[in-house]
Amino acid sequence: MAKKQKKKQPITTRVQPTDAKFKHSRVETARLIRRFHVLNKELAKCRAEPSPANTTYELDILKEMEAMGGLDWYQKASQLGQSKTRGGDSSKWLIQTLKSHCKEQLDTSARPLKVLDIGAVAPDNYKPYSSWITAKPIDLNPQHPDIQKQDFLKMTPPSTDDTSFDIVCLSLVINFVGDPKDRGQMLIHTRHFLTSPSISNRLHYLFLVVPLPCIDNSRYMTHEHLLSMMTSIGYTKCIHHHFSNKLAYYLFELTSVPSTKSISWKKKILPGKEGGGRNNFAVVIE
Ligand SMILES: C[S@@+](CC[C@H](N)C(=O)[O-])C[C@H]1O[C@@H](n2cnc3c(N)ncnc32)[C@H](O)[C@@H]1O
Repeated sequence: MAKKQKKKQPITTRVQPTDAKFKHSRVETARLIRRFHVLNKELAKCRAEPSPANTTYELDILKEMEAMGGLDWYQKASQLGQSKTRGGDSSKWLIQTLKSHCKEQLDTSARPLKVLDIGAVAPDNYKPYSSWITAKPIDLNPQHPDIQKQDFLKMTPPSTDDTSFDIVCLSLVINFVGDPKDRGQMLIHTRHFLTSPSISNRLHYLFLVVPLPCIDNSRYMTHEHLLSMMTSIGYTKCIHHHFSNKLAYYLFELTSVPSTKSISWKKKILPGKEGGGRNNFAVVIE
């Protein structure tokens, strides 16, 4: 059941009508993006536990999202966040890491590398590297005709090695997904889009980016916890990771594809993370 405290004041009363239009101010955009994330999580909670109260709450949430401009607004705001003047998109870190940490593997792998860019708000993140990378951008709500409309959670995995990918990118996507179980499913599902780890002339990488507070200020997640969870589903090797001021970047390698039937990662407060002032970012596998 969603928190009662949030129901005391209807969410819609906290929105100013002027917020409906897209704003280019960095502070305002960041504030609205954070608010959109909160609403998205609340929406997932309501949908996970249907009840008359949650149905009413869900309508309030949807109204507020609509007043902000909906997913379409959110996408445009994310695109703005990716613009070069604001630091660019996370693909740059991936490219640098491939060049610095995977030179040997790159030398022996089939070209071009196939990249599945999940939750792509721009179609051309990998265009500068088109001589050695081909990317397939997908998104729930594409902002460009070259981005395929697709819910990754419902996406059918490739049936042949030729159509499988070398790298799956989840950059700032799992934190957007409201339900911790869906986040876990998303990570597990990525494995089916890579070739078998035994194929030596292909890469088997997952590029994961989340906001830094998801790792360093959550009750339910730490760097070590993430590594253990990833290891349990077959991503046993963290090739490289990096924490910038705002983001946590990870490049994982899939080394086996264990069955997840008996794997269980519940939402439970981690030792030393009991205090207040932390966020509730969690990934659940069960
Ligand atoms: C913050 S944007 C990420 C933008 C970009 N990847 C980046 O690194 O800046 C999150 C995107 O994930 C997309 N998304 C969330 N769940 C998804 C799903 N199940 N399948 C495909 N895209 C999804 C949303 O539509 C949204 O455009």
